[in-house]
Amino acid sequence: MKGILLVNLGSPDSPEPKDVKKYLGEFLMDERVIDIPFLARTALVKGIILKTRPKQSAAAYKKIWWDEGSPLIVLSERLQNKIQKQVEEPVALAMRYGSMTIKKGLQELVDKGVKEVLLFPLYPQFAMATTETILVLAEDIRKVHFPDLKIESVPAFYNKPDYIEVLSNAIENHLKGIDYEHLLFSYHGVPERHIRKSDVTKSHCKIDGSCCTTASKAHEFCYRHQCYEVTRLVAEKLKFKEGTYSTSFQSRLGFDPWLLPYTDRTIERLGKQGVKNMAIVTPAFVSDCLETLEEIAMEGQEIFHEMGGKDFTTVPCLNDDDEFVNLLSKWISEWAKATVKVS
Ligand SMILES: C=CC1=C(C)c2cc3[nH]c(cc4nc(cc5[nH]c(cc1n2)c(C)c5CCC(=O)O)C(CCC(=O)O)=C4C)c(C)c3C=C
Ligand SMILES: [Fe+2]
Ligand SMILES: [Fe+2]
Repeated sequence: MKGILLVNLGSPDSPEPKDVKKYLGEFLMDERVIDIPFLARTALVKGIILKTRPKQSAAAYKKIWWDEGSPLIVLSERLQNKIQKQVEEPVALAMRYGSMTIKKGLQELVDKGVKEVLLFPLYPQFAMATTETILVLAEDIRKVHFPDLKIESVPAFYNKPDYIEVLSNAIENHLKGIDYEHLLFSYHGVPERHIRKSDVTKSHCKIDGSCCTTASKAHEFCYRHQCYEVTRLVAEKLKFKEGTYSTSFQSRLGFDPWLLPYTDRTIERLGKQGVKNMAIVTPAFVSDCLETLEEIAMEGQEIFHEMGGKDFTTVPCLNDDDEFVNLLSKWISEWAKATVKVS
């Protein structure tokens, strides 16, 4: 029997500093998130970041926490439940960090008699800190705990025409009747070093003005290219005029150079330039979460208002949007019907 494991990032068990600290400790000690040698990472994470960040992050989580729990988890569960209604195979949900582990998710499927799993990272773009870390951990767990299980994974779907159509429709529907001068596509940032590390050609990604628009094998794993491509394809589909939209990167942490331009600076600049009404969409996130509900919808809006801006509209993530559910269910059903091809 076949089964599906959807995997998202994860959240702390509660917005209390002790749970946030535990969650951040696991997240930031991942060598694909803070990619420096173990001893240096331990000193940075345990000796510096975990001394102050949990309190700060807990305060932010408290502002967005729902009665049912973390928005990211609740929205991922709604997505799972809606997909389960459309596909015959069992659909489980796991998180890369936190209590809903990948091991538990695989165990749940195995207990139902599943022998072949479709591992579905809920990220439209590939990144070492998201997709890759899920694939590597799932394989490690498989080898140790489920050696007979077959696992195949869904690659980044950033440029699939049907995904671009669903995303474009969601943006268009949400912004219908709203007067905005500029639409900002804000993606989660990563350190520039991550882009170079994921470059399979070892020479293409220069993070300059041209590498991401020059065809290359590197793009299969280039987060920056994939983000710019989503913006380009949506803009093409919705016939946006040049200059009315742009791309930026949010949520930087630490002192390394991260992908530019930064979202907060871009919002600031738009406000200073006299833009009064702006909208923002966050296509690196499938589910609304701390980074969209607090950093963008609250902090971003505050920056815009401070710079003289007026209306700040945030487009929700795809979450459990019906068209998105139909699309993921279609992909899953196609995989389930296909003859066995396992990685
Ligand atoms: C070195 C640090 C980080 C990298 C690299 C990184 C990449 C990355 N993250 C997401 C998605 C999410 N990140 C979220 C929260 C979050 N991210 C970092 C750090 C890095 N992320 C931190 C420290 C936090 C915690 C919150 C905070 O203290 O600011 C979330 C939200 C989780 C939630 O519970 O709501 C998401 C989602 C992507 C897509 C990505 C690389 C492409
Ligand atoms: Fe993050
Ligand atoms: Fe590039």
